[in-house]
Amino acid sequence: MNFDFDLFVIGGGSGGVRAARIAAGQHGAKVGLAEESRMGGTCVIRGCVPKKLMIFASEATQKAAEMRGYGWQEADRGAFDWQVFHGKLDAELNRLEAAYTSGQVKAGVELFHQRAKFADHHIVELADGTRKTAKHILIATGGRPVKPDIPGAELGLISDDLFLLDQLPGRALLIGGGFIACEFATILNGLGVDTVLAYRGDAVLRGFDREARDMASAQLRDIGVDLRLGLSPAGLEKSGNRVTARFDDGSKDDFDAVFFATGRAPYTWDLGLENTGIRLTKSGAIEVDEWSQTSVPSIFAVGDVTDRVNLTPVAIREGHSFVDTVFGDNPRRVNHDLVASAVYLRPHELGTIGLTEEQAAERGPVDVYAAVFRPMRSMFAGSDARMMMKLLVDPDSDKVLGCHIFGPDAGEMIQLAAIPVTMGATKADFDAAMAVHPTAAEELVTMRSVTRRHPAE
Ligand SMILES: Cc1cc2nc3c(=O)[nH]c(=O)nc-3n(C[C@H](O)[C@H](O)[C@H](O)COP(=O)(O)OP(=O)(O)OC[C@H]3O[C@@H](n4cnc5c(N)ncnc54)[C@H](O)[C@@H]3O)c2cc1C
Ligand SMILES: NC(=O)c1ccc[n+]([C@@H]2O[C@H](COP(=O)([O-])OP(=O)(O)OC[C@H]3O[C@@H](n4cnc5c(N)ncnc54)[C@H](O)[C@@H]3O)[C@@H](O)[C@H]2O)c1
Repeated sequence: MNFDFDLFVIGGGSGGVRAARIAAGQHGAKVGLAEESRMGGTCVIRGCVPKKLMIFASEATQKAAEMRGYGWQEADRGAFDWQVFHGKLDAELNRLEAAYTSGQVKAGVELFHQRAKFADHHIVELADGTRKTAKHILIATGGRPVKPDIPGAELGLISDDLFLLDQLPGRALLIGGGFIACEFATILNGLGVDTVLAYRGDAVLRGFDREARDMASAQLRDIGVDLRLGLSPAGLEKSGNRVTARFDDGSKDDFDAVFFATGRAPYTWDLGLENTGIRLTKSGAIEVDEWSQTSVPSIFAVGDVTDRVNLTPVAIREGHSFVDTVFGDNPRRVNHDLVASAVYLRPHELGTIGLTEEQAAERGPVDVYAAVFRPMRSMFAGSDARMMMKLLVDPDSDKVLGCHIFGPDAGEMIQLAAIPVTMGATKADFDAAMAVHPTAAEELVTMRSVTRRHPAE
């Protein structure tokens, strides 16, 4: 059978654009790609990129305070102008969107700026009714924020909305305790918004190392976020221009904006999946094997829609590996076991790879090398902010099983630590590296004695 395309990609986000560009540009495949919104997807348009720029924008208060501590008597954060920032942000996102589009065109990908869905396992139907046939189809449709099922949920905003606000709210509530809630609370607080974060657990960032979670929770409070733990929303009501939130402890409070950061779901609805026989997992994600192949052999899926590890570099790696395997005669699988990540908080970020102390202790035995200290830079300025470095080491093999850093630029540090940890480095390998002095990161190679040991269970 002759097909219009060797590969048709549904979704122009992190995973889709990488797969399309490499398949067409490097492996010579005939590729089509449909994107219903803006090229670049979540990360570029409404995720990592605008979020990180807003994190940078939100640093002024802490930077000014730090500099006052260094003798800059008049150091002042000044007044933040959302309109100025927003104009620049829009221009930057337009630039990136254009760059992603031209990258595809240069590689020879045919773009369709419309929604696509399955007509069958070799045919996609575009929103204008055109049908395209393809030997292989890649689902790279990402995820969508989900709101909890509470009365008045329609009054709440989602993460996409932060980047579209005409003006900043005076007072905001964030609901949730994951990546997005913590990063958005840090941003809004830093930009001068009176920020409340309500989370049902006893510390934010469930799933991360407990000590780091406690430090992140304490830091949110220290910077002025009103962190209310053990609290869930029961409902939202409109009151004039504001929104009243009712909580499960009977309390209520008024806000100019309420954001739900209560997780994301794989974007699989209205995709015509019923015309294909593709199987979904219990969580509604596209079920794939280690080659990102679905239960239908001609259809593959990568990125958040498969709900494996929902991060941009993972989606990119999955997309690249898929096309190398299918079109490049170079079979490649993605190892999802060791994935470094960072939560961009201020003043200290959380960078992490490998097992948490709790996971390592459960496996046992494990030696914990941990240092909690006030870094030179902020301590001199009079700040009490504490930093943490932690290595979890298997006492039998000496292998480093996990590394957790809570400190300034921990995202940058964990990227570098991820190299030896991924290579299977031992504690002795870390110790053999000469320290770079004076840095905060040197602690990673100078922790000589075991802080505590968790025995075998
Ligand atoms: C606020 C926020 C901050 C984040 N920060 C980080 C971070 O700092 N670091 C990090 O690694 N990750 C971060 N992430 C996660 C990261 O954005 C995602 O893991 C990544 O974008 C997933 O890529 P993807 O290709 O699977 O999907 P997406 O990037 O979501 O792309 C899917 C694309 O498909 C399109 N689409 C969907 N259905 C159709 C259809 N039927 N037809 C045509 N087009 C369709 C969508 O419009 C979208 O453009 C963040 C996410 C959010 C929400
Ligand atoms: N720095 C980064 O790499 C980064 C940043 C942002 C997002 N992301 C990615 O995006 C994903 C989505 O982020 P997220 O923060 O929305 O999801 P998340 O799964 O990290 O956190 C969701 C939070 O909402 C809480 N929650 C769920 N239902 C609730 C309810 N009914 N009431 C109250 N709380 C409820 C959960 O307990 C959890 O704390 C992340 O898992 C991550 O993969 C990554």
